[in-house]
Amino acid sequence: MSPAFHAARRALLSDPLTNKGTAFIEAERDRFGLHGLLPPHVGTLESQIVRRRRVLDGMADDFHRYAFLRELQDSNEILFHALVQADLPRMLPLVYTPTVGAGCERFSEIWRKPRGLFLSYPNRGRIADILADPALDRVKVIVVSDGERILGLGDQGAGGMGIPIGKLALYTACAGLHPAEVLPILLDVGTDNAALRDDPLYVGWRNPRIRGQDYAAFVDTFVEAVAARWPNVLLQWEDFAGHNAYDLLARYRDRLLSFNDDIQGTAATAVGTLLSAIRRTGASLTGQRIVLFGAGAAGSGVAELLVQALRAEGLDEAAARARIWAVDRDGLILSDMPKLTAPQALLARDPAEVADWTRDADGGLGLLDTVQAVRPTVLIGASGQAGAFTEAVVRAMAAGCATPVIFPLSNPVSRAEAHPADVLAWTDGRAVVGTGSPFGVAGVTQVNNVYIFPGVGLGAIAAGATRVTDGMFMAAARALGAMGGAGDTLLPPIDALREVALHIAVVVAQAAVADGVATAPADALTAERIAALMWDARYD
Ligand SMILES: O=C([O-])CC(=O)C(=O)O
Ligand SMILES: [Mg+2]
Repeated sequence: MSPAFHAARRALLSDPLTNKGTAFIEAERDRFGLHGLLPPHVGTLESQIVRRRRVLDGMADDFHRYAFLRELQDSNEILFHALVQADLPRMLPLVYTPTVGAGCERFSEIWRKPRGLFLSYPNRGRIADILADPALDRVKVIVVSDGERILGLGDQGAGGMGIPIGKLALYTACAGLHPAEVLPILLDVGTDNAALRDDPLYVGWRNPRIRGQDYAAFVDTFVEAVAARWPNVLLQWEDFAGHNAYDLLARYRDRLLSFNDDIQGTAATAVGTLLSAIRRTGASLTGQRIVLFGAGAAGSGVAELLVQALRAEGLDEAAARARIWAVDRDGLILSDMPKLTAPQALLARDPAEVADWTRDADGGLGLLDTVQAVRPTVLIGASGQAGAFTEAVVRAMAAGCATPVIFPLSNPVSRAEAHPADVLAWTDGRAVVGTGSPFGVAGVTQVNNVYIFPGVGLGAIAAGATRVTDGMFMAAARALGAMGGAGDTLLPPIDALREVALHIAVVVAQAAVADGVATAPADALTAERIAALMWDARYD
């Protein structure tokens, strides 16, 4: 064997996209010279899954399972995806929410091998060079974060990379994107989390966050480099803090194929699930009184899609907005409050409306006051405030309506506005409950944007869409709501996520055609043709 041949056989085993471990068959071992490097047993993908499951079963906690699975992904990507795809209900909570939260908080502890790209502020002059890597020629979907609002966990700096990695694992598991077609990116502009900066193990750039003009210029450089390298790529913004989330979406959504998952994906999921709930109870959407707790990216996104859905039912804009009361840090959002963000200003209520409401001790109108005065039928939490749906709030709501719809959507489990079992207990089982994270409580629906983003991404790509329109998200929300769930749940089960993504991809692609942003021929947008694009984790 020549030195080059030796190097090539080792490269085959160390590249996670070509490594098959013990599943290299004899003929491959002969051809690639793998004898001696592998143990003599020839396994199969199935037997490898059994072996890995046994290790997972023996581990002490989910964080270690997460770390084990990340190492597997970096050593044998086909096996990783086959393992995930074969048992989504068990694997999703390990590679994604809620365990990915700990994966981000402890990212520096478990960083081992390169995956995706860290674009740090000091490297801002090298972005185009970094993207030029030929290994990235096939990229179709990028998920990017700057780590500032990781789930409800706040600023995780470079550790936020766990989120793009996790989201893209689901693009493969649910939407069938090949692992070489997805690229996680972390824009490392520093962190304002002082504990991280002081941690000697922290792997990110130890600097306070770059803000203002410098931040905007950095992101501009990034987006221009992406658009030049992959003109048709789908760029998904994830877990940016509220103000940046809105500004970046507004700035780039008309320049390339791009959406913000926390604003638009969460909105479509919440609205779709609400439509499913309403269909079940026979109520009308226009008859709902909706209190939204948390008016950041996710909360305002939900509000705006609700307004669209209400308008589609015949309400004018003012009447649609009148169905929604938004409560944030400073209480019910009123139009005379100082420093409202643009999305909050759209949700502000007239102070005259609350003149005779009962106020709490400090004179503000908190969530409980608002619930008592409004008597909502729907309560949605997107605040990151653990336990904000207190017993008093939930009981006040249940006193005012027969079937309260209560969605504590904040992630991970530690940031949920309420535990779903408590909500059921405080409402004598009358509530229809949906949570962002999985809790394993019977009858509770997991209302997570994993029901939407893989299908939206697949549909946009299949359609050759040039933009992601509001119509595509509304179509996704309606399709999700129409699917319904089994038993008491409002959405299809997690093990149906691949079918969900395909179904949503078809309606999203059709909406792209209807909105004039598709470039693919319409006959390429059937379920059969789109299903044929989906990759299955198997060895060649
Ligand atoms: O990641 C999740 O589970 C849902 C989401 O986008 C978020 O909470 O930011
Ligand atoms: Mg998110």
